[in-house]
Amino acid sequence: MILDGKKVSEKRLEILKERIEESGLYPRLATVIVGEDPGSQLYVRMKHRACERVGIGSVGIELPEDASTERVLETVARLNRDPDINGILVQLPLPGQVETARVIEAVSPGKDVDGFHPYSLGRLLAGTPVFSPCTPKGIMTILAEYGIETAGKRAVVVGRSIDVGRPMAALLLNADATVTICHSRTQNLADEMRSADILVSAVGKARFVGPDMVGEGATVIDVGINYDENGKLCGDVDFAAVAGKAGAITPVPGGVGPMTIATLMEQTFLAATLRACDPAL
Ligand SMILES: Nc1nc(=O)c2c([nH]1)NC[C@@H]1CN(c3ccc(C(=O)N[C@@H](CCC(=O)O)C(=O)O)cc3)C=[N+]21
Repeated sequence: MILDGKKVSEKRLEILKERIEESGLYPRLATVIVGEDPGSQLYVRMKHRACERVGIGSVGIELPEDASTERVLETVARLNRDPDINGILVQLPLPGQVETARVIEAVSPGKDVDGFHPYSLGRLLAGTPVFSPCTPKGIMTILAEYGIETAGKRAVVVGRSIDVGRPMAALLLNADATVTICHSRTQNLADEMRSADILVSAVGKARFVGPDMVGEGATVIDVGINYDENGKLCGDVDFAAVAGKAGAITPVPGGVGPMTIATLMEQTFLAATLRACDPAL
């Protein structure tokens, strides 16, 4: 079975659009992009387009490639104070001279729709999340939409990043899976991966996951965004070789990516809803 993230995201965006209309709220998202990386610009454009589709206002702020940490911090501080802005997304990665951790920590936790602030991550680990990182949250949504059980299942997450691997493990743990995190220093990686009922690959290497790493009937979630030797977008998973063995699998494109954006929209609406209750946010 192919887990169609594009289809699920479209459905979720339609439902969200109605909920926003009914709420009478006009949520607003600010995006901050530093420099002119074409990939980052594409993703930010996709986010603005999704906003427009569901009735969320969006403001795009573009800073030059050589912007200092202080300049980015000032921009975030201004957006924190702006009562018309509910969500702030600082597009990652930032150029090398910008201290990413300081920027992430500067975002007001009430506007942290990306879920990258240590406050958000701490709440997630404590089992009381408000905003969670959008990619792993979107993956939980796609599992739920297809009725894939997590409770008591063996989940193996490959990758330990702040934006995907670690929060993915926390979300799966909160959903009662038995969770293993693998990374570049893991021994017997293929054995670990083959033992998974749910395998999440966030490695960043094209066709890294072959059939020797996938158990019969496993659910395979491909978070990779790679380009092959022909410049074609592809995931971490060798889809053609693995699809027959997997019980369910996400494609790239059309799998996890669209779910990331749909989740960002849902969390921006959540931020607006929470602020409607507590204007201090
Ligand atoms: N602060 C921050 N928040 C993010 O959420 C964030 C970020 N920084 N930096 C970069 C990553 C990457 N990301 C993607 C979103 C959608 C697709 C997506 O929809 N991809 C399409 C394909 C698009 C294409 O054609 O390239 C798909 O998979 O079907 C991919 C990647 C969000 N990110």
